[in-house]
Amino acid sequence: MRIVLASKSPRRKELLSNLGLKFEVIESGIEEYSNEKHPSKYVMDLSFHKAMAVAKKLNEEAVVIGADTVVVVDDKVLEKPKDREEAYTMLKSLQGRFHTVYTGITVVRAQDFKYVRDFEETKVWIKKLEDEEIFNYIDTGECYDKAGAYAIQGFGALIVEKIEGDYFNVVGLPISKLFDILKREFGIRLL
Ligand SMILES: Cc1cn([C@H]2C[C@H](O)[C@@H](COP(=O)(O)OP(=O)(O)OP(=O)(O)O)O2)c(=O)[nH]c1=O
Repeated sequence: MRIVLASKSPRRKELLSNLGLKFEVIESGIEEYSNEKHPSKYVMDLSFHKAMAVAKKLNEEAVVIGADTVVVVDDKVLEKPKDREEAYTMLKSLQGRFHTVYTGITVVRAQDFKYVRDFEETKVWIKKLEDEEIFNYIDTGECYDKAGAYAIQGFGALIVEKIEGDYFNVVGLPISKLFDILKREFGIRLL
């Protein structure tokens, strides 16, 4: 079965590649917008739109995977920071406490549009940071295309003290959940 990742995120691509999986990447190109308010529904909805937009372009046997990640602190949803100032505000609000990372995932079968959507949440504790450390972290440049303005897989490893839940979910793709969905709902076995 052809497997398609509906994502421009190099991290999602790398996570799937690490599994030795044969797949291709087709970007959805959709505008990321949802009416859903609760973070778990919001990320599932966006992952659904990404996967479905790509599935509609295909008319052969294929399963399409879409995902969306946000960071939530005090009921505030943080996406990618626009600029240095916004990155600072986000990191300042995240330091010295837990926040939650939500990733929504949708798998769609292109032939009949059967789909399954789900989400995973991981709690992340970022240590207390001096303002100078926050600015120096921003200067690494890695925060701009990341929800919540940090990358746990990069220099962000220096500021994350502990996590509860799936690490890969924080990087943008809950691999273990994907394994279960492909096996249970689509008869595709990664092991
Ligand atoms: C919190 C965190 C997020 N991220 C990334 C994962 C996602 O790529 C990004 C959130 O943006 P998304 O909108 O979920 O994804 P994307 O725009 O990069 O790709 P696409 O919509 O085409 O699939 O933040 C990390 O890489 N590391 C982290 O520690």
